[in-house]
Amino acid sequence: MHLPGWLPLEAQRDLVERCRAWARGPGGMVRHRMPRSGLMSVRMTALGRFWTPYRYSAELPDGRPVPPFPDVLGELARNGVAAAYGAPPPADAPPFDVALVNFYDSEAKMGMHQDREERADVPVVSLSLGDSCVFRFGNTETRTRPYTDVVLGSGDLFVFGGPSRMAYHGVPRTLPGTAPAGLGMAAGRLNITIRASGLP
Ligand SMILES: O=C(O)CCC(=O)C(=O)O
Ligand SMILES: [Fe+2]
Repeated sequence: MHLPGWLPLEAQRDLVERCRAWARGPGGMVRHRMPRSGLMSVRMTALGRFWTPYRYSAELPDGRPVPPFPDVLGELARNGVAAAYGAPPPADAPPFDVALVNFYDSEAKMGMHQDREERADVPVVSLSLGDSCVFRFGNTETRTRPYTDVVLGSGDLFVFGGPSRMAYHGVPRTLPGTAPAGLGMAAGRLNITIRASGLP
């Protein structure tokens, strides 16, 4: 489900500020090394649990604890699922407890992948800020066609759950210079994905 402009500009601005604070945290903004494809072009920081290809851990690589998952993101995610699917996840579903904050400069992209490190069948909630991007949403079987390219702009909500939860997806490119005026982001794209890890 794609809800363009779901977040008002004021809320977008607030999230950009929060992302800056999270990026300055102990985990930093990291370019992960992928087993086959080398260094990722996207920089990311994690909240709740640290993500490296391809697992979650409770500690940062240096042994320090991962910054906590902020309540504000859990609330946004439940509201996002409600907006997309008509109701928030059931009360007994595993809670949202992990967020990955991705930063794309004008060259960055993300290859086709599944979000499959979670142990819970809860939708993934994605929020975009800053420059728009081409988001490629595919099928659950292969990283190739059929897929649909959608432009995700600042403030857009994208939720994938149910039969789409394991769909391959990626970001072939960003569209530099498309961020709204007054957002407080000079360049680049931020994406926050909020997930329920289902881990103890
Ligand atoms: O940047 C996006 O829109 C997608 C990010 C993503 O797929 C991920 O973090 O797993
Ligand atoms: Fe993903």
